Amino acid sequence: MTVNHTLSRLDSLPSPLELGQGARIWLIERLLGPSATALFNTLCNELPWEQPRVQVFGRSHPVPRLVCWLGDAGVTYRYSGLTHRAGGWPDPLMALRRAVTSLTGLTPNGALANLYRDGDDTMGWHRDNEPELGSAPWIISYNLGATRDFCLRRHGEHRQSHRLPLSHDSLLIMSPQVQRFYEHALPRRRRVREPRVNLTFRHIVTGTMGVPGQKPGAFNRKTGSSSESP
Ligand SMILES: O=C(O)CCC(=O)C(=O)O
Ligand SMILES: [Fe+2]
Repeated sequence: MTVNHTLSRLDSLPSPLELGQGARIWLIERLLGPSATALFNTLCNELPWEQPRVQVFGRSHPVPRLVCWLGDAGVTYRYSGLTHRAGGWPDPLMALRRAVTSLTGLTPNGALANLYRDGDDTMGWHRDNEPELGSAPWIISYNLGATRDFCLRRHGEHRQSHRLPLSHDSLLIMSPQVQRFYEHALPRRRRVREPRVNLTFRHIVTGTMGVPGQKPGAFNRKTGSSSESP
């Protein structure tokens, strides 16, 4: 995936949400059409989902969602103290990956899949800005299943600034400046009873990355903050 600050193909998309200082978010709805439902069922049922455990203040907790690392064969990703190696893109994801590339001009080499079993599953405030993602990481996030609120706040502030309900078959594209100036989270929504799958397409520059939002050896908000009780 190219890590330029501008991407020529994005010019043909509807206008982005302008967050300032080059931070832009594009939201595209109904990306795949009817085939999205079959993809959702396949991913829920067939991906090798795991629930890693993380250490929070010396105690081990399961992360509040299921996860799976996917990507080009050999691209590795580090979470829960273990290195996970992608074994190649599963066939059911090929059409989606092609759609991402033709829409954006980016060719991701990895994707983190998250399965939120219901509204109790969450992801805490974090930025996807690991060194392994390069200096200007584009993050492309695809959503299936239940609609969930994707929340943003300025880095360093507590107050939420934006709430984007992400519906089934929607694609969210974040410019690199979003990771620089904003944090994002997927908060608990107790009324949501249905599952949701999210795939964040990424480009791993060095071949290995840590848990997004986690500096090596540091407390990880994404998997263990108080905003995300395990
Ligand atoms: O589930 C979502 O919409 C967000 C996922 C996310 O932020 C991540 O995987 O880094
Ligand atoms: Fe993220």
